[in-house]
Amino acid sequence: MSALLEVSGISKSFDGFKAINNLSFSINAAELRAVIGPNGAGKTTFMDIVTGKTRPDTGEVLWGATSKSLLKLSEAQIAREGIGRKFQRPTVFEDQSVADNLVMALKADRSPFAVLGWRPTAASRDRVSELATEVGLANQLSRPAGELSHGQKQWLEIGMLLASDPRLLLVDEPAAGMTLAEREQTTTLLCRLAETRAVVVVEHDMDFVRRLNCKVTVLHQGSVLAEGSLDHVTRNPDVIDVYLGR
Ligand SMILES: Nc1ncnc2c1ncn2[C@@H]1O[C@H](COP(=O)(O)OP(=O)(O)OP(=O)(O)O)[C@@H](O)[C@H]1O
Repeated sequence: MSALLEVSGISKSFDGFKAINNLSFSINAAELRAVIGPNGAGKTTFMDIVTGKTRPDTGEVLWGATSKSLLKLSEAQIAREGIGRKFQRPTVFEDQSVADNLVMALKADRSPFAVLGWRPTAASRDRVSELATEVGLANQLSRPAGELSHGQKQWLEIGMLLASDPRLLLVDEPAAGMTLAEREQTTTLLCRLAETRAVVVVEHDMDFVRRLNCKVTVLHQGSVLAEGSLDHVTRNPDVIDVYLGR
C-alpha cells in the first residue's frame, strides 16, 4: 500500500534544541496509528509540522498519490488538502446546539464566496444528522453543546472535523478525562473512522492504545525509537528504558 503521508528526514530546532531529529515515517491511506513517547519526545511538534503550524529546518513532508510537498502550503491550504487536527481540549461552541455546531463546521468547509450566500438546505440538514450519527450524538442534536459530557464534546468536535471529510485525522490524547464507557466508545469510533481514512492518535494512556489494536510508533528525542504492534514495542528494552520503565 502506498503512503498517504510521508515524513522524511525532518529536523526542527528551537533555540538550538533539536525537538525533531531526522524523523522519518509514513502513514497509509486507511490506517489507524498510535504515536506514543515520553514528554518532550516531539509528538506535538510532529503534528505542528504536518499541519503547517511549524516549519521544519530540513526534510520533507509528502502528501497523497502525487507526493505533493506540504511544506509549501499554508495551514489553511493543508487543512483543505484533507488534514484535520483534533486538539486535546474540545473547542466547541458551548452556547450553540450540537446541530448548530455541526452546521457551522459544514459552512466553514466551504469557500469564503460560497459561505456568503450559504443557507441551510435539506442536504446540509441530512449531512448534519449523518455526522451526528457517526459520532454517536444523533439523539443530542438540539442540546446546547455546553451541556454535553466531556467525552460527548470530544465526539462533537470529531464530528465537526468530519464535516470536511478529512483523509487524515490527527487526534491528540482523546482518552484524557474520559470515563471508561466514553473511552470504549471513542476506541470504536476511531477504529471505524480509520476504515476509510488515516487516523493518527497521540496518546499516553497505554490501556487506551492497547484497545486501539493498531501499529504503534514510539518517538524519543524527536526520532522513531521503535515501531510495530504494541506488544512488539513494549518488549523493546530501549522503549522500556526511556518510557515505560519510568
Ligand atoms: N515553540 C517552542 N519553543 C521552544 N521549545 C519548544 C517549542 N515547541 C516545542 N519545544 C520543545 O521541543 C520538545 C518537544 O516538544 P513536544 O511538545 O513536541 O513534545 P511532546 O512529545 O508533544 O510532549 P508531551 O507528551 O509533553 O506533549 C520539548 O522539549 C519542548 O519543550
